[in-house]
Amino acid sequence: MSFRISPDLWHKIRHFASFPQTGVSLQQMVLFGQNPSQGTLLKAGEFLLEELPIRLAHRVKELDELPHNLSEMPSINKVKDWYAQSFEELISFPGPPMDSLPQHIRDALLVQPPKQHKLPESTPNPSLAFMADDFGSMSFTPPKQNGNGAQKMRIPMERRRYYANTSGVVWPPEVRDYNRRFTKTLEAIKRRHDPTVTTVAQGVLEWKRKCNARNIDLDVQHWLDRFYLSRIGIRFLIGQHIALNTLQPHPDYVGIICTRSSVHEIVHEAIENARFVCEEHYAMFKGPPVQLICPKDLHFPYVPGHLSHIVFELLKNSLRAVVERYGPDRDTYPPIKVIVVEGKEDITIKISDEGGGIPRSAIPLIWTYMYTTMDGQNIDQDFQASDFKAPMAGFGYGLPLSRLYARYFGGDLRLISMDGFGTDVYIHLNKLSSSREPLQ
Ligand SMILES: Nc1ncnc2c1ncn2[C@@H]1O[C@H](COP(=O)(O)OP(=O)(O)OP(=O)(O)O)[C@@H](O)[C@H]1O
Repeated sequence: MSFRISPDLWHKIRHFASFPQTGVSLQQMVLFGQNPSQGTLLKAGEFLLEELPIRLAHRVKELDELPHNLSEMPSINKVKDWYAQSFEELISFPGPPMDSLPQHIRDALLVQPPKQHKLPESTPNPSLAFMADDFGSMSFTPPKQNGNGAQKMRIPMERRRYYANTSGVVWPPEVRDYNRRFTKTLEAIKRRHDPTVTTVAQGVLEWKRKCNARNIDLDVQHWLDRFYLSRIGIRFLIGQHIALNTLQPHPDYVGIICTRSSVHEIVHEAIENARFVCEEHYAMFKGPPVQLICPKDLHFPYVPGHLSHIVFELLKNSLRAVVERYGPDRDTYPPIKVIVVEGKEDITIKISDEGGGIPRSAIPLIWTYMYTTMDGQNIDQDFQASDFKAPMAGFGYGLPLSRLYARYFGGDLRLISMDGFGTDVYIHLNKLSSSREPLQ
């Protein structure tokens, strides 16, 4: 049965959407999730129970207020209902069973954190500067204000008290049980939202067909950027909590964050995967070669899944450009070069191909969703894949989504093309990991 947003639920959604979201940094998440106990997991859950409904409420409201009648598209409505349903499940999830816990457990949960356990301050995400420029012209999202016209204040992450005294505390089964139930709820929510990217893309296609539009307007483009960026953040928080609760401890991992992500390993694997997809797609025996120049001992804290997603998408683009320029029947191709360098602030990955580049007139389009030069762009009406399977190309989402992943933790993605020769793409990853999510 499909979910309906009742007037009462709308009222709650508007209330939660009037609060600003609280951005976290990678560094804070590492410290927050280190050596978890059932007590600290419970406190981490408390943060999510407060933060996630606010983030979801912002999105429901925005999906409802989209310009150009986009919010009337069936697929957009479907996504809005998913967000509202998850919002409702979270706000009706009961708080921890404090009354039934023994006094010493309540004390351990309510204790103030000692100085050394304070979270370090996060810094503004450098991407916000670009995005503020981009979003400056948007008119359909009113600033979040309360009745007096002032933005409601929330406590920044570093001043929150999500801490539990774990030394010598034996956590009772009620706490473990509570954590387990909350994790299950989060798993169900995460699964519900798996097809969001494709369903929103479907909604935009429905709208393009209805209006006979060739390209999407700038305001829709900016909304998609914000929406997908917010999705990355929500899934990061949920994925992190599930991992902390369900995975065996590993010395290099805090949840889904690898504190010693090996750039060489991640990029090498992405190269193998992209070449495999390319060879399958073009039915080739051997795809273009990819040279990797990267120090083997380069490690930094990151979410490996994010980095492999970015590199894989960019390599697919380069491989496709090279194969299409020279044809799939060649014995040799000019190699694609991947060079990784560590600087003071950034780790930069440059991917250079000789695939002929991109005409300058097309450069502004490549960052727009749904721009692709692949034929047969179509998302099936009944598309039910859990997320993007790995096609060679075709949705026009590779570049804009990869840039969002890079920006999420304070990095960036740039592309420079030499029309007639090839393309260089630079992935900048922020090594300092103190910048907070660029939430809008
Ligand atoms: N390295 C490159 N060389 C030449 N053209 C490129 C390169 N990278 C991207 N492009 C062009 O930009 C377009 C958009 O790329 P993008 O990665 O966003 O989408 P896509 O590859 O078409 O589809 P998908 O969503 O499956 O990634 C491509 O269709 C291609 O025309």
